[in-house]
Amino acid sequence: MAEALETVSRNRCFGGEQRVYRHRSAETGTDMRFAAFLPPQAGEGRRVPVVWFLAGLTCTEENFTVKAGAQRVAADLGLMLIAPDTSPRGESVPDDPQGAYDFGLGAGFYVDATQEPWSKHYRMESYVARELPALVESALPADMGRQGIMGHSMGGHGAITIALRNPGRFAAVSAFAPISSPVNCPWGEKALGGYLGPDRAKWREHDSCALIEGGARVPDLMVDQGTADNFLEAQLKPQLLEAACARAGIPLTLRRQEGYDHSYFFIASFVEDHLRWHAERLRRAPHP
Ligand SMILES: N[C@@H](CCC(=O)N[C@@H](CSC=O)C(=O)NCC(=O)O)C(=O)O
Repeated sequence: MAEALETVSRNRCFGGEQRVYRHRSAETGTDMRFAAFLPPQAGEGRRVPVVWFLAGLTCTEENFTVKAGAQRVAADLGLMLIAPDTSPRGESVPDDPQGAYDFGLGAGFYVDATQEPWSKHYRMESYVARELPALVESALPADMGRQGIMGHSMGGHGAITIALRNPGRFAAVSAFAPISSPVNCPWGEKALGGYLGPDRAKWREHDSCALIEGGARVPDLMVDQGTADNFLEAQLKPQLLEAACARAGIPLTLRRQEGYDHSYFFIASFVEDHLRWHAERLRRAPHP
């Protein structure tokens, strides 16, 4: 499968390498790009733990890679970082009819669409949770027995729901300002309604709080949320996740960070804490 990957760029970085790859995706039916940071510990027969970063609305594989400043700590901790794109792209891929930023291109919401015209290409759950991991495992020195997942905003929703929907796969899960309950906010209602149709029961299969209420579990969870985030009250609602975790007995470390907004300056400020949280749990995870 490695030959399916085309290298877009390779840059030496903190003793490791920041790479960007392009490949043909069977799930989305498009070319997809993803970023991979390989720490210096990787290679020559040595596989390293992997941390996935799922980005938010309007992002590509580039935002986290160039703005979060995660590579220095990942190199220190020996973590591979994989950052996928947030939607299929290309001339054949439909977009929001009004060109809005919260649906369509850059807004795949990490679900497999069931509704026309989205269902042909918008298959981001299968892409991120199945196709891309298989490709990463075959082409890169990744230890798939030790995986963590984190994300921001729409990508925080993606990270938590994909972990909840794949029990046992991720030893560590964390998020920056996640959309805690898409069935209870305008971004989520628009996206899940568009991609999955009007049956709200289908939306709940991709809602962190509803999944937890239904019995899905992660070992524990870390969330950072800025108090000056302009999306906090209308879209993110961390209190819903807090209540769901409390009811389910899931240990949640929710840190309300005074004065921080929704930007990558916020992510860059706390990404080291998240990577250390992941590294500690991945160290304890069983080797394959
Ligand atoms: N452009 C929009 C706001 C879009 C935005 O803030 N996107 C965030 C993620 S929001 C939730 O998923 C983001 O990460 N943007 C990219 C970046 O590099 O900051 C608007 O105009 O309001």
